[in-house]
Amino acid sequence: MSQTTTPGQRFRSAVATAKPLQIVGTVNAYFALMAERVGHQALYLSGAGVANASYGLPDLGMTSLNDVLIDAGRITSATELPLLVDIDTGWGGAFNIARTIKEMEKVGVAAVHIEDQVAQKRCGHRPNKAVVSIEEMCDRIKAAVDARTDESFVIMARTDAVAGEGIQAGIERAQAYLEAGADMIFAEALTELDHYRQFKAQVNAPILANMTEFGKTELFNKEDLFEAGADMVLYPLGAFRAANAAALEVFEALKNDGHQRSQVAKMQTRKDLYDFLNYHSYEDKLDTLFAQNKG
Ligand SMILES: C[C@](O)(C(=O)O)[C@H](CC(=O)O)C(=O)O
Ligand SMILES: [Mg+2]
Repeated sequence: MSQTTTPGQRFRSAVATAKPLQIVGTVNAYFALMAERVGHQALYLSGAGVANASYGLPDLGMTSLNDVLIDAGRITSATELPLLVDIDTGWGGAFNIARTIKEMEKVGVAAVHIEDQVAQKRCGHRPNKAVVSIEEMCDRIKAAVDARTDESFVIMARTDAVAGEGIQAGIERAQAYLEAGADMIFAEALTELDHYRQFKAQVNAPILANMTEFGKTELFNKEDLFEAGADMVLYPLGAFRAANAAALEVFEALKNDGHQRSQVAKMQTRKDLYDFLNYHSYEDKLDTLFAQNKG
């Protein structure tokens, strides 16, 4: 991949060429390496993932800029793939949002999504979400757009309004968010494929569909989503949820059986781990350095 392009340019060109672009959630740098090796073209750092995996907290707006920045920087250091980061509500007023954007740009993030929930946010697929006014969300977007120094950095506006206000209200919000300067739209927690069609017909920007498991949205396949108008399909926590279930089985087996032998067959082998990490090229380098020292 060309190093002369910016992360934002790589994200925008992936959105334009993949039909649709699958964006896979990677809760850590090693997950990112695996996703890259499989051939994915864009990665996601989930706000819920940071809260749950890195801090053992629920996704209720308890983490903040630096918590997410640390994980984002770890992923961008490990891979060239463009990274979309969940910045929740931006963590404050206009100055806080500006800082968020500048810091995200600095660690090599390609895109962020900022949402219209109140600061005491909830997961987008939980009941009783509350959203701020259109005007307040537009101010958030303007602050974000104004703060970016790289024009290609992507500001995606997420609307959580459909659940409480209905599909048409969500579409009108999306239109206003684009007017305020957003580049792309995250239509959260839609319940029917046809809703994506309605967004696409009335919203002139790339649309993201969130295929999070155990949520309000059916797990549509990417072809149907693309046909319905989704340009991006997000899988925020699938790998995390699967890894969690596997880890739990290991902990239980150790407790119940006193050994892990029943679990080994499904573990990633040391060989595969090293392969994803390029371990041997590092070891070879070390051997060369030592040989030089001796010689
Ligand atoms: C996409 C999301 O914002 C996230 O933080 O990953 C969550 C996902 C989830 O809780 O399943 C959301 O949809 O609110
Ligand atoms: Mg989130």
